[in-house]
Amino acid sequence: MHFGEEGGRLTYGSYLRLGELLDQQRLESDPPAHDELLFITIHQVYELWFQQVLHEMTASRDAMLSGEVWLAQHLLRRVHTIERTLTQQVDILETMTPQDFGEFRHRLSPASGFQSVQFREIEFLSGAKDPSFVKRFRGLTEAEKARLERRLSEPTLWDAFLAVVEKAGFSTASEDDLRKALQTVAGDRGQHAAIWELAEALLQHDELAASWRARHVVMVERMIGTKPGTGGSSGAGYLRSRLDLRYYPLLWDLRTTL
Ligand code: HEM
Ligand SMILES: N[C@@H](CC(=O)c1ccccc1NC=O)C(=O)O
Repeated sequence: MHFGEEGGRLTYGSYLRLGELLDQQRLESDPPAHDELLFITIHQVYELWFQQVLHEMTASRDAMLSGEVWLAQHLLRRVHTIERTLTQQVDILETMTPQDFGEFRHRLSPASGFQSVQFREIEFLSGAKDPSFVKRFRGLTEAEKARLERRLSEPTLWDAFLAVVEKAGFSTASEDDLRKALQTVAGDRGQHAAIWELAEALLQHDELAASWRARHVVMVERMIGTKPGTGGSSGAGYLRSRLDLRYYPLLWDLRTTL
């Protein structure tokens, strides 16, 4: 008997369901275009990481709502490391040339990353709730619609952060009160270390999300120039309009006064 093969017990392949997983990369191109496997693989890897990011963000939000501030920022730091990888791995896709992308791009319409439900869930849970996306989505399944509606209805990371600030004795009743609270926290990190660290972890998440958007649009310009997108947008022009999105404007404004 060899190591790890005692009959019927868990194996690496059965535990990770590799039989199913590695059979889910189905090409649209026929004859098969060499680079389409890379295109599918990177998107499926993104969606697995998006699932992980949602798992950590949801737990971080819940930790804040239950006053577990250390755990909340600990989980956000894990999100930061995943987000850095998400930006870094665009390099892998850029080993594909526009000519080779063009071998199968025409088979993709109207599919687009614009339809990434988990990407929108991350935006909503971060604090950028935008019900218009749910209406604008074509081809949403009922389950996907339910996921987005749930994210629109549940507390965001920002809502949970405000609960932490309030629990520490600050008023968050108005934007002005909140700005004052953030000034006090920033002005005395000794006294308010935990809240400062949490605010910094939220800002870092915001910055890394902005970094991904910037990396994505430059890659898009390299791949399709100014062509319109398969999702029906103007393409890079639309993506550039999303670069200014910020989840936590008050945390960015605070920098102006420090
Ligand atoms: C050849 C590579 C890629 C090209 C040319 C490309 C192009 C585009 C374009 C033109 C859009 C705007 C919507 C549309 O009209 O389609 C878009 C949106 C988007 N793409 Fe990509 N993309 C590429 C790779 C990726 C990858 C690998 C991901 C990873 C998940 C991704 C995620 C997204 C997301 C989330 C959006 C929506 C962004 C927003 O609405 O703010 N894209 N992409
Ligand atoms: N929107 C891209 C096509 C594309 O990249 C794509 C197509 C299907 C599924 C995901 C995609 N990724 C991002 O949009 C384009 O216009 O070339």
